[in-house]
Amino acid sequence: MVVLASTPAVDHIPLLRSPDPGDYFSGMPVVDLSSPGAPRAIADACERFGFFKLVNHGVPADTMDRLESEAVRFFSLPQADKDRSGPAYPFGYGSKRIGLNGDMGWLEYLLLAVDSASLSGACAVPSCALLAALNEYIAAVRKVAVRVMEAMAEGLGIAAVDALSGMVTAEGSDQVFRVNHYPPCHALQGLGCSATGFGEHTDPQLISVLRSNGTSGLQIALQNGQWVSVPSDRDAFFVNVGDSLQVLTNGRFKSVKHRVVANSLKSRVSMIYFGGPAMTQRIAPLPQLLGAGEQSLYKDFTWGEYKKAAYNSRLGDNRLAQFHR
Ligand SMILES: C=C1C[C@]23C[C@@]1(O)CC[C@H]2[C@@]12CC[C@H](O)[C@@](C)(C(=O)O1)[C@H]2[C@@H]3C(=O)O
Ligand SMILES: O=C(O)CCC(=O)C(=O)O
Ligand SMILES: [Fe+2]
Repeated sequence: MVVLASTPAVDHIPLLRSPDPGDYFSGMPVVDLSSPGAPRAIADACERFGFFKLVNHGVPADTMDRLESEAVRFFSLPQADKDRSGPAYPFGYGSKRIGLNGDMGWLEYLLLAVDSASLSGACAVPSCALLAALNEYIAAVRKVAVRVMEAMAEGLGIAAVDALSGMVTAEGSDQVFRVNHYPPCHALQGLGCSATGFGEHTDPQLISVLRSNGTSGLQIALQNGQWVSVPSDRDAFFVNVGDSLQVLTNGRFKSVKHRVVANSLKSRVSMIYFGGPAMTQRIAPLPQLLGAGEQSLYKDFTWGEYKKAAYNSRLGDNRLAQFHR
């Protein structure tokens, strides 16, 4: 309370205990996408954690670095220039407010829609260089998401390689891209607490593929509820299972709860591809995954119905609970 009263800059931003070095995720699964064992390793990680680090993914460092530096250039613009690319909803620049239901975080961001493999014309991106970097990166990261989903299907023993990936490559698939910038939160330096960058939540889609600069901050909740920090690696991707994939696998894959803690000294820049299906896609366990007599754990719904419910909820709500049978 005293901290909040004396630091107006972080007013309205929830505070978290600062991570200590012992909280690092020592058992993080690391999957080599180029290895023949990738499908099994991916399925295993998704069952245990709903999360893994992906290396040897084939996306050139240049493609990632170019978007990072264009993003840094954009976020360094005067506030009035950035605001001209807003508001964030439906798509554009936003700051501190996350969603439409009162969530706040110590960040600014660009929230963008993806059509097929590039940015939708509905997104007003202020510079040609940023637009080109976004499109090059999105095309590449989307291919990675498709390869990972193909490997997931194989790891689950599903014969049709595109049983999952086909949902994000289908006409009308609902793909979102966001670039987050968490400025250093100097006001809390040395106080033992940190500003919430992005509050705890699960992602509603099928899959999220994240890349960040070298600043840590991302934490995931293990199945026993313990929060662990994910060491940053600018050369790797971090993949998480979303709510819809949990349902398609009837709970075998876990939609991982995660959050971001702002650093008091360094900026974090992250870029995340969210692969969602078409609005009319039915989200229900794949029949190939239901054992004899096994029932769906969930009521039937479409992605459009789930997305509407998700966007009416607060970040930390258990969105899937209302769809449990
Ligand atoms: C508070 C919210 C922000 C969010 C929409 C929501 O109502 C609940 C889900 C949130 C989330 C998390 C993953 C992605 O970052 C995101 C774009 C999404 O699809 O669902 C965000 C939404 C958002 O920032 O608008
Ligand atoms: O910025 C990050 O590192 C993660 C953000 C996140 O979880 C999200 O945007 O859904
Ligand atoms: Fe997320």
